Amino acid sequence: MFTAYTADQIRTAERALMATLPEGTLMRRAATGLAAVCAALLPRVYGSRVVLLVGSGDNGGDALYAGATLTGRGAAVTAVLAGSRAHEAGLAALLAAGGRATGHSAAAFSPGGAAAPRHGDALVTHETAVWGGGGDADEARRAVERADLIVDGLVGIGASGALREPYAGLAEAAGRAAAPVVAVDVPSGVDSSTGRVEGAAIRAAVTVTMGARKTGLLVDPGATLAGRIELVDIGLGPYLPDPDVTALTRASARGLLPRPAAESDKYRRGVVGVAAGSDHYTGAAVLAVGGALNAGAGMVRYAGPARPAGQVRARWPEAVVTELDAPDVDAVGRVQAWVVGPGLGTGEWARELLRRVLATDVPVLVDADGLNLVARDVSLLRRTAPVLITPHAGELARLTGTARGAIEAAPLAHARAAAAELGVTVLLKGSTTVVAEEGTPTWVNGTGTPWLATGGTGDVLSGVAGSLLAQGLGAREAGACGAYLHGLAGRIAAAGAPLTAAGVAEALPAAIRELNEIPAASQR
Ligand SMILES: NC(=O)C1=CN([C@@H]2O[C@H](COP(=O)(O)OP(=O)(O)OC[C@H]3O[C@@H](n4cnc5c(N)ncnc54)[C@H](OP(=O)(O)O)[C@@H]3O)[C@@H](O)[C@H]2O)[C@@H](O)CC1
Ligand SMILES: Nc1ncnc2c1ncn2[C@@H]1O[C@H](COP(=O)(O)OP(=O)(O)O)[C@@H](O)[C@H]1O
Ligand SMILES: [K+]
Repeated sequence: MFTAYTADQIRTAERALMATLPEGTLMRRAATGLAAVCAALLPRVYGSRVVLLVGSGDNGGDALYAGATLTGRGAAVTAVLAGSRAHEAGLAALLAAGGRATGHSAAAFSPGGAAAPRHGDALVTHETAVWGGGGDADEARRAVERADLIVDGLVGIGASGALREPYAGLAEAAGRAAAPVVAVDVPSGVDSSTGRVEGAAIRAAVTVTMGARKTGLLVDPGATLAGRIELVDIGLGPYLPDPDVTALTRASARGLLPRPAAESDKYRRGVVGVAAGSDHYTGAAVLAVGGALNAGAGMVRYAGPARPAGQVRARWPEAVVTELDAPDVDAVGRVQAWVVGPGLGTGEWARELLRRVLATDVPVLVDADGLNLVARDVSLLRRTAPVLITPHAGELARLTGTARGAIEAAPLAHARAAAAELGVTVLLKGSTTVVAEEGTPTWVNGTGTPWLATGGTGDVLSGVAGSLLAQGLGAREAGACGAYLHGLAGRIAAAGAPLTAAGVAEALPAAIRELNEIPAASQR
C-alpha cells in the first residue's frame, strides 16, 4: 500500500524529526538520494550537462547539493537561480565543487538593475552571471535547451498559488527542452497537497520525493506530471500521522482480491444481482453483467425488462436472467450484493426498482441512472447495509448541487464531502478515481488510462465493484480494488490503441492474472 500526506502533515513530521538531528542532516539525506536518481538517469555522469532550476527555498537547496555531488562526479552543472535568494550553503557547495550559477538578485529584475548579491561576494562572483533579462536570461534558456538532464528545484511543499515569473517561464522552457526533468519533491506548479495545477507546471520524467509521498503526486493532473515516483527515505516514518490518502500497490490489490479455495462453491464465492438496462439502454446491462462475471463472482443474477434481458442472455449465457414484468426483485433469488442503475432510465418503474433494491439487507452499489434518481430524493440512500455510489463528476454534481467544474478541480475534497453528507462510500470516477468514506484515509487509484474515457466503461466498473462486494469485500475495499482492476484491464485492453467497454470486461481475467504473477514481496 502506498501512503501519501499533505504538505502540512509533512512539515509537522519534518519539524519533529529535525529537532532530533544536527542542522542540515535531512537536506543532505534528500540530496544524496536525489543525486543518485539523477546519476542513474544519465548514460554517464562524466561530461553530462546538468541544469538545476533553483528557487529561493529549501527545494532549491536540495537541487544545489545534489548538483555539487554530480559536479564531483564530472558533470558540468549549471544552476539557474530563479529567486530573489538561493540556499546559501547549497550554492556554496555547488560553486566550491566547480559548478556554475547563472542568476540574479531581486534588484537584477528591475529594468537595467544591477545585481545585488545576497549570498556574499565570495560566492556570487565571476561564476555567477546576473539574470537581468536579455543576455543572461537567454543564457539560462540556452543552458536549459542544451541540457542532458534538468533538475526542477524551483518550489516544493512551500509553494503557494500558481508559479510566478520567472519560475513559470523556466517551467515552460523545461517543457520544451529535449532533456528529461527530475522534479525535486514535487513538480513545481503542482499543488503538493491536492495535485491541482493553476498555470505553468513542470512535467517530470521522475519525481524524487523526500520522506513520504505527497498527496498531489497521486492525484491528477499532479500524478501525470510527476512521472515515475522515487521515494527517498530521510527517516520521517516514525513521525508521520495517519495518511491523507492511500493507494493500492499490486501486492496489496492482490491481497484484497478474493480467490476460490478447495471448499468454494458458486454460492460461497458470492452471488451478485445486477438491476440495470431498459428498453432504450440495453448495452449498459450487458456491460455491467460482463464486468460482474469477469471479476470473479460465483454467479451473476440479472434482473430487468424483456429487451435488455434478451441481450444479456444472448451475450452471457452464464448469467441467470430474470425478466421483470414489474419493478420487483423478490423473485430474483438470493444475492450477496446488488448493482443498480446503469441504463435503468429515470421513470417511475426505474425508481420503484431502485427503491426495492435499496430495501434489501445486502450491500448495494448505485451507479448512473440510479444516481440520477437518488439526486431527486437522497432519502432513498437511508439504509443500514453498506452503500457504494460510483458517480462521475457530472453525476456527483447533480447529487450534491455543486458545479461539475469545481468537483473536477478538487475531486478529493468533493468526494469526501459527499461521503460525509450522504453517509455512504463514494467512488468518484475520473482520470484519478477517488474512493472516500468518512473517518478513514481516502483511497486513490491511478491504474487507468485515458483510453478508458469512452462510453460504457463505467458500466463495466459497476459490475466489477459489485462483484467484489458480493465476494465479501467492504464498500471501500470493493471500490478501491474494483477501480484498480478496471484500470489495469483498461490498460491491457487498450495497449496503446482505442479500447471498447466490452474489451475492458474481457480483459479483466488478464488483469487478475497479471496481479497474481507478481512476487508477494513486491510493492509495485
Ligand atoms: N523541511 C525539511 O526538513 C526538508 C525539506 N526539504 C526540501 O525543502 C522543500 C521545502 O522547502 P521550503 O519550505 O523552503 O519551501 P520551497 O518549496 O522550497 O519554496 C518556498 C519558496 O518558494 C517561493 N514561492 C512560493 N510559491 C511560489 C510561487 N507560486 N511562485 C514562485 N515562487 C514561489 C517563496 O519564496 P519568495 O517568493 O518568498 O522568495 C517561498 O519562500 C521540500 O519540498 C523539500 O524539497 C528536504 O530537503 C528534506 C528536508
Ligand atoms: N482521462 C481518463 N483517464 C483514466 N480513466 C478515465 C479517464 N476518463 C474516464 N476514465 C474512466 O473511465 C470510466 C468512465 O466511466 P463513466 O464516465 O461512468 O462512463 P459511462 O457512463 O459511459 O460508462 C471511469 O472508470 C473513469 O474513471
Ligand atoms: K520541485
